[in-house]
Amino acid sequence: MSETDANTTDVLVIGGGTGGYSTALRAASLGLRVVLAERDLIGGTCLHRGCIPSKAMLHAAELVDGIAEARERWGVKATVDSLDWPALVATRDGIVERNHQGVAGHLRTAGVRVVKGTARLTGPRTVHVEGAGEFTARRGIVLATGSRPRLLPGLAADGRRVVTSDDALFAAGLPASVLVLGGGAIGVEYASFHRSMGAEVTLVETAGRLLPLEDEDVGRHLARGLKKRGITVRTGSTLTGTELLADGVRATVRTPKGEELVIGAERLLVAVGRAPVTDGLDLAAAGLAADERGFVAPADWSRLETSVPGIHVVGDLLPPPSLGLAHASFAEGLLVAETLAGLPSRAVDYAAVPRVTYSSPQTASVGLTEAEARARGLDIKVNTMPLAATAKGMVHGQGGMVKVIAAADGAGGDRGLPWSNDVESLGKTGAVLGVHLVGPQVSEMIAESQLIVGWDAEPADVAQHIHAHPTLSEAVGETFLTLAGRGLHQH
Ligand SMILES: Cc1cc2nc3c(=O)[nH]c(=O)nc-3n(C[C@H](O)[C@H](O)[C@H](O)COP(=O)(O)OP(=O)(O)OC[C@H]3O[C@@H](n4cnc5c(N)ncnc54)[C@H](O)[C@@H]3O)c2cc1C
Ligand SMILES: NC(=O)c1ccc[n+]([C@@H]2O[C@H](COP(=O)([O-])OP(=O)(O)OC[C@H]3O[C@@H](n4cnc5c(N)ncnc54)[C@H](O)[C@@H]3O)[C@@H](O)[C@H]2O)c1
Repeated sequence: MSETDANTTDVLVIGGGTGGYSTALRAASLGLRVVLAERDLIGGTCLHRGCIPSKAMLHAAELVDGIAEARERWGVKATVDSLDWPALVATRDGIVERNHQGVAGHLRTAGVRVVKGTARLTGPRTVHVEGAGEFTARRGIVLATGSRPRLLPGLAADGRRVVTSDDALFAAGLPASVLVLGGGAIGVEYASFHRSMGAEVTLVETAGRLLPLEDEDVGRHLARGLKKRGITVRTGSTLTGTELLADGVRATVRTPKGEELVIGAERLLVAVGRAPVTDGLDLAAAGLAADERGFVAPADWSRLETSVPGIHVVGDLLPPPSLGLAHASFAEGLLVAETLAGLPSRAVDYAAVPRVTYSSPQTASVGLTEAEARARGLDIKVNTMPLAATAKGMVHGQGGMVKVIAAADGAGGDRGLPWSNDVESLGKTGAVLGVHLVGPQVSEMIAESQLIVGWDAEPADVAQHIHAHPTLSEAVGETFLTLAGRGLHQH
């Protein structure tokens, strides 16, 4: 095969994170020839710096919390002797590496050619990969270059006193005190982790509540749970100054009442969002441009295709309504691969993608928030049930809630998506529009609700299926029973 033939492919994917590798795997399974260019490690943010290492650490944190609960509630005379951070890191990194090898193996088996190097566009069908030369993609190019931590102007991360979520993974040890800036998923998860590991934690969020994109009740219940664990939560507050000290930071924070608080901490963790990565990609060479926030927006969401035919985009590079979540990027990868293979494809229904925060307590949601449903002028009914109202909720003793939003009987439920995929068009009325959970294990409990919302089920459809007793998910079942007019314990 000549050099030119070797470098001609059907699909060229730039970036080997969850968005890029899922596109590559599916495209290869559909018989397409695929080249995947990755400059760092296959698996990207989620596997190496995001979902997996953070959830491994949060699992360790849950074990520590369990020891405290055993002692305080259940008469088990157990204490934590000490924390061996290098041992935790070794277990965490072992899990990451096993997954890394697993993904690399899947790509090999599927016949995807992985090319190591930084890729840049040179035209609408051509890409140059540093060290590997020029490639031509007959069917299409997929941009999957992801995102990186966003920093605040004038506040550089030094990896020791001011850190991002990346640095926090590779720090030499655990701090005794942390000031976490940003009450999104990263801020909340890292605040929760450090508190479990014994640190003094302050969580500062500019918006009026934690997880401001989630339902108001989620933010409220989450803040209550975190405060109960000794985390100082300051919403509606702004960082107004930072002084670097030899062994930490001294920050000034303005509260909603206008007070200026001085907060000292060994570490300031900046978790104010992530920025899309397009530098060096030379979008202009293919006739493309990033939007004002740096995202690459598709011209056609149902194919995730940009204004240049054949150039598609997946993952964190996409603007909202994409979600900046690994599992959303899997769905996008499947969609783009199938589109490139000429299969009929259906737009990702982002409203039906679950959103989970793995803190203690956890949060898990799917579908519209109550405010979003009302803003769309929908006629809705809402039912909320505390987890503590169930026996299993009492056993866990962590509070929490189930909140369900359904279109009122006879009302359609257009979820307001940029394509026609709404409840009305599917002929359903009274459908469930949103489910919001806070409490222990809700990351696992959300799975049934994503099917309920995704399949446009009505409360009565759900109510006929009885949940196991005693379980936490029983609270979900009971909430639907009540909405269907058949409440058992809830009146
Ligand atoms: C701390 C943290 C925790 C998270 N937890 C979760 C979670 O629990 N669940 C969840 O769903 N999501 C979670 N996320 C979000 C999730 O990690 C991202 O949504 C996901 O990784 C996005 O995948 P991607 O493929 O778009 O980009 P990335 O994973 O960022 O991959 C992009 C890849 O492209 C490569 N690249 C960039 N430019 C070039 C170039 N020019 N040439 C070649 N290669 C290039 C990069 O090296 C990188 O490997 C978390 C994120 C963080 C930071
Ligand atoms: N469990 C999960 O699924 C999970 C976990 C971690 C990260 N992620 C994803 O990673 C991405 C990044 O997460 P993130 O939490 O960094 O971003 P985010 O955008 O979700 O949250 C950032 C938060 O910081 C706040 N903020 C902004 N500027 C601030 C300032 N100067 N002071 C105080 N607060 C400020 C914002 O109001 C917002 O609430 C998101 O897409 C998120 O969904 C997901």
